[in-house]
Amino acid sequence: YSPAARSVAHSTIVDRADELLSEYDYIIVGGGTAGLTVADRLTENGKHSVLVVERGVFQNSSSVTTVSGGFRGLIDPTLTFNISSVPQTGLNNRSIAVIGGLILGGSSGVNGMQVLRGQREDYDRWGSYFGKKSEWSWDGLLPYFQKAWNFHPPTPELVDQFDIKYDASYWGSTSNVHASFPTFSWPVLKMEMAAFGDIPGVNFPSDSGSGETGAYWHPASVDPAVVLRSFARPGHWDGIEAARANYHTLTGQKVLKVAFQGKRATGVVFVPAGATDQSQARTVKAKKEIIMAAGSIHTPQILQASGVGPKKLLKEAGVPVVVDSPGVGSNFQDQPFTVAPSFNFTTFPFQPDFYDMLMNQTFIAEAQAQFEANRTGPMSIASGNCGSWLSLQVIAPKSWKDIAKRYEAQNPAAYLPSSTDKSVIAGYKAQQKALAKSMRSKDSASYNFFLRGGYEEGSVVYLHPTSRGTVHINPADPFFSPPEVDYRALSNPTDLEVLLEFTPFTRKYFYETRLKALDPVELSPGAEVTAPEDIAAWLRTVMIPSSFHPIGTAAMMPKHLGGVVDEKLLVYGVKGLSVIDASVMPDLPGSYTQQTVYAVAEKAADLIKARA
Ligand SMILES: Cc1cc2nc3c(=O)[nH]c(=O)nc-3n(C[C@H](O)[C@H](O)[C@H](O)COP(=O)(O)OP(=O)(O)OC[C@H]3O[C@@H](n4cnc5c(N)ncnc54)[C@H](O)[C@@H]3O)c2cc1C
Repeated sequence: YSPAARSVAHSTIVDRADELLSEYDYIIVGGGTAGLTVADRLTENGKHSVLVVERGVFQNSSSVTTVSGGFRGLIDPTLTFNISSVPQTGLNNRSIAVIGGLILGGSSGVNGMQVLRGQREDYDRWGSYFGKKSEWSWDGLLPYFQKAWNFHPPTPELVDQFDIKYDASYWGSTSNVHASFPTFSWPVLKMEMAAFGDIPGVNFPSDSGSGETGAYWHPASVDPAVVLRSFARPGHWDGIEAARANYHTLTGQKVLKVAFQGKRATGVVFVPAGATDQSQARTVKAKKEIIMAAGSIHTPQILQASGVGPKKLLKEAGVPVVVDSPGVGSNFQDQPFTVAPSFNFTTFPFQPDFYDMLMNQTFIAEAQAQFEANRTGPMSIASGNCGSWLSLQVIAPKSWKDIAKRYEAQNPAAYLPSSTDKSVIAGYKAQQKALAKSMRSKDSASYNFFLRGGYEEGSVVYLHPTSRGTVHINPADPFFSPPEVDYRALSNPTDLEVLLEFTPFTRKYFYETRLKALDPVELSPGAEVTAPEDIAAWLRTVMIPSSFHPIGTAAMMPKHLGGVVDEKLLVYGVKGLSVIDASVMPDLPGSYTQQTVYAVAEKAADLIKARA
């Protein structure tokens, strides 16, 4: 066995911009998760020429490929962009690191590799904004989840040891993007998972992909043949781009804007990634469509810098307005993290555990030797494979009704920025109605506890925040200054109401289930912190408003609801321009985002081909 035996041929990367064709059928802005998926699908029949322009470069270092622990990319600053958010008034004025992948393969090359999809209701909700006939629904997306992911079941030993349930019918077997399980897991996880079942209302669905709430095991984006990260580049580009004469990739080049003739997008203007002015700017043309896939932080920046965005902002920045599109860069959402207490088990009869992999040098050496010998063992674990995705009803049995009622009764404009356009407010009103319904549903997850398998635990994610942020060009320098990212964390008071339920619920999980036998002791904020105002004060100090799952900044919603793209993912008000990345999600799925990004991209490719 040799991982190097797998070809990562990249000979047709166009190294110099002057080797480009003067025109392509399609130009894809951003060679990330969605961009490379769509580029693969658009070039496979040989009929269309495609250029991908990616700001990062081809990167195949072990920081990208290593599975063990997940998140290796975060320790290598050359693989990511790292922008400081606007100071967050709801979080004691802290600025937050906004991080995403900046390599060929995008965030799929640096993420935590957890593979999860949302609940059925999430995808039905997206369609509901367009009415009953929308193709955007759980049923409409399921075939694309199946197309996007090649599922490999856990080993029988793992299934037996941990009571893992799975149902391969929710998955496919043809994609080059793989979802698989480690060959080993931490013994305490069996008890921690069973403990969720001690809480009234928690189910164990038949599969992580069944679109239900509950506690379950899920795969990671790991190619089991080599036990390396499986991501958009090996899945949709390695050996594919090089073999197709109609497929070009330009790396290390940053797209500044989309070029227009009237209202028609005709090309893109780009510069070398490190440029600080436009002296080296070049334009390449597209006959059919410019496809935006620069991610939820940069897609709105590029659209605004091109003249597609809120008129007032564009004028302030001196950008000529092509179309006044108030929704571009509004509706920004991510999933807050560090939102519940953490605990230490003081009786811990399990060995080994997650912390051995971090701190026990003998254990690490053995794990390394085992992995080198046959690619098995603890080093086949990415950042985690199980946890719970629970509804507000389960978390807050006494108050969920009142929380939903108060949220639904809000004036939709009350907690949005004062400059928000009326169409965006109307869109938020529609979301408010739909999200209040989700708050009342047993089948929609609000709370996620992801387990690591150690003597300390406490990783909780808030899946459906109600606050909405913004991503705007810097009016002083739209092209070369990073976008201004404002999470507006906790700006909607419902978020704090929901989060105040997370602490008592998490305490219940540790103290009122079988986990009590492990003598848990609360580490942070500490068992003595019980008054809501004290918990709120603690949240404002520790909460991170992001789990690296930004979405919503070019939302697929009707135009009168502040939408940026229609159901075909075409940008309103112009011709020949679409968006296919995470920014089109109108609101968050009750899960992490990568699985959905790939499925949406597969659907996008079909939509684009259908209008070719
Ligand atoms: C650290 C981290 C951990 C995560 N962990 C998980 C996880 O465990 N599970 C999960 O489901 N999800 C996870 N996610 C989220 C998931 O990876 C993303 O939602 C998904 O990959 C986003 O895909 P995308 O296509 O929208 O954007 P990306 O994949 O980020 O692609 C955007 C691409 O555009 C390029 N680009 C940007 N600006 C320009 C420009 N001006 N010109 C040209 N190119 C440009 C970027 O370099 C990038 O390659 C994580 C994300 C991160 C960053």
